[in-house]
This record gives sequence, structure tokens and C-alpha cells, in this order.
Amino acid sequence: MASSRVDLDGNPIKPITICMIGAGGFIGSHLCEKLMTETPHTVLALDVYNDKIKHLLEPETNPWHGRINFHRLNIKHDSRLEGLIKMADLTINLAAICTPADYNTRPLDTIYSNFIDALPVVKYCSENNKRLIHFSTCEVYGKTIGSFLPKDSPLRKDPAYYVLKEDESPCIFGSIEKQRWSYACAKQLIERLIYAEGAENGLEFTIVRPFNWIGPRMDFIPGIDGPSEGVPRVLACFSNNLLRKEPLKLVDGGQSQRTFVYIKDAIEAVLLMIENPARANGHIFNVGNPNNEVTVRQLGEMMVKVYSKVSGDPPLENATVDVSSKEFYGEGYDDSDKRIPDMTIINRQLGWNPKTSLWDLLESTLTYQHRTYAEAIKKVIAKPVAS
Ligand SMILES: NC(=O)c1ccc[n+]([C@@H]2O[C@H](COP(=O)([O-])OP(=O)(O)OC[C@H]3O[C@@H](n4cnc5c(N)ncnc54)[C@H](O)[C@@H]3O)[C@@H](O)[C@H]2O)c1
Ligand SMILES: O=c1ccn([C@@H]2O[C@H](COP(=O)(O)OP(=O)(O)O[C@H]3OC[C@](O)(CO)[C@H]3O)[C@@H](O)[C@H]2O)c(=O)[nH]1
Repeated sequence: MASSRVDLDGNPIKPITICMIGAGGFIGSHLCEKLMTETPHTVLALDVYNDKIKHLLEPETNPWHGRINFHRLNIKHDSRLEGLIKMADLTINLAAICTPADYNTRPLDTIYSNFIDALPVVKYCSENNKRLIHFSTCEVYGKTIGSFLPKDSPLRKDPAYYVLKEDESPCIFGSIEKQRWSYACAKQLIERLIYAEGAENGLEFTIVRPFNWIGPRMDFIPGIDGPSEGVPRVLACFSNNLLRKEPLKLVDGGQSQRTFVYIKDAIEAVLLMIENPARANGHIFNVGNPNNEVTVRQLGEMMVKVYSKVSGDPPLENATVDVSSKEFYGEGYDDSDKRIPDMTIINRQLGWNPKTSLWDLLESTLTYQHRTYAEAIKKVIAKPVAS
């Protein structure tokens, strides 16, 4: 399998050791799976949790046994971090607080997690001449230029006013009271620091800006494998509503637009970055699917139909309900209006294109959600509430 693999320039790919921080999360779990099943690379998997990669760590009969080693640690305060980075050829940093419900309610934790805690990782990579792939976000673009035009302006239809380009688009955030932007701002500053380390000290880096990657194992279902009062990202919120046969909550009418990419397509892009350093170093990459654009309302309506197909239950009547952002997220929430990634750079450097349509990715993801959670939800609902 592994020995005959070549990079995009036809050179044989040598096995490397990867220090993956945040390996136990949604993206980390899929990346570990890909690396174990399709490559010869070794992973030092760092996280505070490992539930989502348990299937890769056990049993010892896994064919990749010994190539993935879990280190339970919090990068905020653990002296093992530098040693682990030194042991690896490449560090991938995924660790972050990255659920919007936290940005305005826990802005300090958000800023510390996305900026302060990432600093030692950048420093150790730079000082030890180690390559870094850092996960940023499409949120660094903030709002589109077009959103400031009058609603009926014909310019709103011109892609120059909304397509997001790594090397051209400005980063447009709301005022400081809109604490939603604490995350985007912290991510932007760490991007600038990494870029400066590259320019002044020769750090070999790649920055990834994911555009709403979704799929199995994303976040948690409140009250099942996460806190009852927790608010995950939209895929898990809507999945939770569907599993409980409750209306899907559309924040401020569900008018914001997003492009969704299937996690398995996106992981292909990350693998290309890992194995083609000469093409990926020094670049910032949008990774998304510009063909999968919907409003959040359309996403909800599509999920209702897909869930009915995969569960066999009739679609909910009155399937959605409007809620204000203040009610749903609290004071200080704000939103990105529209997010379409420009794909020129990733296409040119890595020849990557997403493949999976929104319908197909929702079908496989909601099949997983139904299989994983439907029984547990039934039991919770059936339990009498203590009086
Ligand atoms: N999923 C997306 O569509 C998306 C979009 C934009 C950006 N991103 C970025 O990609 C990265 C991964 O996102 P994800 O969706 O997998 O999120 P996730 O929350 O599932 O994964 C993050 C992981 O980091 C771990 N972590 C956080 N702080 C840590 C610490 N101090 N020490 C050790 N581990 C820590 C968490 O336990 C978690 O397992 C994040 O940096 C996020 O900002 C993701
Ligand atoms: O029940 C719900 C939950 C959310 N919404 C609205 O959906 C839009 C998308 O929300 P979400 O997936 O939670 O997150 P964002 O796309 O806004 O931000 C993420 O993008 C990338 C990342 O950096 C990491 O994943 C993160 O910041 C939004 O408009 C919500 O208001 C809803 O209507 N109902």
C-alpha cells in the first residue's frame, strides 16, 4: 500500500512523524483515520479527550497499531509539548475553542485558546525548524464587502463583492461590543504572527482556512454526549432537533449563507498539504465547496427531507421556527452574511477540488447521526422527569 505512493511531482513519499494537536476533535479524528488507513505516517495524537479516536487506538490488532500514540495533555500547561514537537517532522495544530455560542459568552477563553495557547506551538516550531500546518478559519474574512451595499444594489450580484480570496479580500469584523468576533480576531492575529515568523525567521508554514466542514462526529448531541444546555454548531443543533422531533431553530430567520464541504473531501486536501510541502509551504488555503451554497433556512429544509429519508419517519410538520440571535446566543452575537471560497490557490498548488454534493453529504452524515443517537434519544425522552 504505502511504499509505492508518490507526491504530486512524482517523488516517492517518505514516512514522517506528525505531532497532531487537537487530534481528538472532529477534524482530527478524520485526519487520524485517513493517515492510519491510507498512509505509512506516524501520529503523536495530543488532546484532552480521545473518545472520537478510540477506534483507532484500540484494539492492538489494528493493522496500524504502534503508528498512533495518544498523549492526554492540555497545551495551556504541559511541559511535554516542546519535546513532542521536537520528536515530529511536522506539527498540525487543530486545538481551539471553535463553537460560535462560546465566542460572545466566553470571549476570554476564546481569545486565550485561539491566540495565547497557540503561541508556544508557533515558537517551538520556529526555534526547532519544524514545519507547521495551522488551522485558522474562514471567519477571518468576517463580513463581505457586499453586505454593506444597499439591499437592492446590482453590485451585490458581482462576485468581486462577495467571493473570498486569500490574498486579496479584507477582514471585516463588527465593533468590539460584538464579541462574536473575538474568535476571528484571535485567529487573524495568530495567522499574522505565523506569517511574520515565516518572513523574518524562515518558519515553514501552511495556514488552512476551513469553510464549514461537516460530517460524522461533528461536535455533540446535547444531553447525550455533551452538556444538555450546550449549543454546538448548526449541523449538530439541527440533528438534535430532528432526533427529538422538535422544530429546527432558525436564527434571525436563517438568512445567512454558508457553503458546506464534506469532511472526507476536505481531509483529502489536508493530506495533499502534508505530503507536498514544496507546494504547500508559505501558503494560506481556503478549503471549501463553493458549489454547496445555501441559506441556513435552506439547509434546515434539506435536512428535514434527508432525515425523513434515512429514518423512515414522515417529515415534521411545522419543521422550523424563527428565533432571535439574542435569544439563541445572547448579547454580542453577530454573523457572517455569506461565505464563498475562491479556489484558485488550492487548485493551482495542489489540484484539489471538492466532490460531494450537499444532499449526498447530508445523507451519509444523517445516516450516521440516526444510527448513533436515535436509540439513546428515545431512552432519554421516555425517562419520567423527577418531580
Ligand atoms: N469544522 C470546521 O468547519 C472548521 C471551520 C473553521 C475552522 N476550523 C478550525 O479547525 C480546527 C479544528 O476544528 P474542529 O471542528 O475539529 O473542532 P473540535 O472542537 O472538534 O476539535 C478541537 C480539538 O482541540 C482540542 N483542544 C482544545 N483546546 C485544547 C488544549 N488546550 N489542549 C489540548 N487539546 C485541546 C479539543 O479537545 C478538541 O478535541 C480548529 O482550530 C477550528 O478553529 C474548523
Ligand atoms: O440551531 C441553529 C444553529 C445555528 N444557526 C445559524 O447557522 C449558521 C451557521 O452556524 P454554525 O455552524 O454554528 O457556525 P458558523 O458558520 O457561524 O461559524 C463557524 O464557521 C467556521 C468556524 O470557524 C468553526 O466551525 C465557526 O466559527 C449561523 O448563521 C447560525 O446563526 C441556526 O440558525 N440555528
